[in-house]
Amino acid sequence: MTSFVCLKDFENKAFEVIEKTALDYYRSGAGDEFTLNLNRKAFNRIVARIRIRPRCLRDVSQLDASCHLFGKDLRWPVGIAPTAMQKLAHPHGEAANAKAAGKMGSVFILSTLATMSIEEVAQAAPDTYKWFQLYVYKNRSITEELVRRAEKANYCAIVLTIDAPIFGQRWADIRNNFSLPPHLRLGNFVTKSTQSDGVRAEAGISGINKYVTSQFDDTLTWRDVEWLVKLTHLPVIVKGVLTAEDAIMAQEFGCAGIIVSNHGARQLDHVPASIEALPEVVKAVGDKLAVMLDGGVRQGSDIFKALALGAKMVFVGRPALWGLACDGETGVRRMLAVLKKDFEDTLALSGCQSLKDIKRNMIAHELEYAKL
Ligand SMILES: Cc1cc2nc3c(=O)[nH]c(=O)nc-3n(C[C@H](O)[C@H](O)[C@H](O)COP(=O)(O)O)c2cc1C
Ligand SMILES: CCCCCCC(=O)C(=O)O
Repeated sequence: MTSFVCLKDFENKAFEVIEKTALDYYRSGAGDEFTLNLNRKAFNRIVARIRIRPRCLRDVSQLDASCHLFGKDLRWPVGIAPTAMQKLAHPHGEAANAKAAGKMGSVFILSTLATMSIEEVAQAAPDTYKWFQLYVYKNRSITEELVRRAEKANYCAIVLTIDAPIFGQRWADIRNNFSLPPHLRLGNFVTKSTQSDGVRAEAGISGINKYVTSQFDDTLTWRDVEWLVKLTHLPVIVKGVLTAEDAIMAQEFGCAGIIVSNHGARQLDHVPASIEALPEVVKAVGDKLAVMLDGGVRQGSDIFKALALGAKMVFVGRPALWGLACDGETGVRRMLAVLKKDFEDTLALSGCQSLKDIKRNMIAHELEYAKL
């Protein structure tokens, strides 16, 4: 792993070591995976059409990649997105991922559907800056209890996922009859009626789809966001916004932040790549609340371009699973270190000493060069 130089190296190794059904669950997107491909291509085909305009002779000997968000200083603007069931990648699961994030100065977002509990992860990684991702259960007392447990265990924000009223059609999971293996449990519910036994497959419906359909509340509206904002003293961040209209709703209903995301292309296929949707969201609310992004971020120039387009921070989902599969906590740490070095090199070589130097005029569309 010490020879790995880019995130693709971690992905390639992970593809060799993760068992097929779990790999398909992690890897796949919804439908014919149009948006899954677009998430990456958008950085290469669309955003890569945006060139970085480097500045020279700007003394980059003392680089500072730190950022300030929700009252907290972070070493760099990259966090780990919530992904369910991390013990499928490595027996140390979410604890290893959270510890690695802490050591690399990244935020760690714990999924409601983790294979370890809110408290276990907090105990394993007490010094990591942690947020909790929330799915809303039909049974609101379960939802409220999750929020209270996250508050009590020192998670610093609630990330409400709003792009998942129902489960996206992931063909690979249906074909594989994807289920949580019997030795694993949904960590937050081991003693509750919401037993992880619900994550067992039936013919034609993956186990997780069956679980979600029976437990998650598909009646959610912005009124429920209002309910959550009132329920908790923590900042509420909505994850899954792809339009200016929803960004404005998030601001009006009291959210502290937005993650522009298409859920790693796992929900509605044929939506835009998150990087394509970012400019309209920033234009609508970028001066009023923290706009962040996930989806397809794989290298330093991706982070740089997202920040130049107005994101305050970005998150990686699958790369952390690949790092975890390669070598647990060490693998995730190494993956983050490779990404951080790549981002710092991008800063230095573009003449930026700190994030405040990444202004909109540091990028230009290729057409501007074509005019010359
Ligand atoms: C295997 C897997 C599980 C996920 N589980 C969750 C989840 O539990 N909650 C959630 O809000 N998003 C979940 N996501 C979406 C991620 O938080 C994130 O939006 C996405 O992975 C970012 O794209 P990337 O994987 O290209 O970095 C999941 C994504 C993957 C790949
Ligand atoms: C309604 C969607 C729930 C999906 C649960 C886990 C997840 O977010 C993912 O697999 O993606």
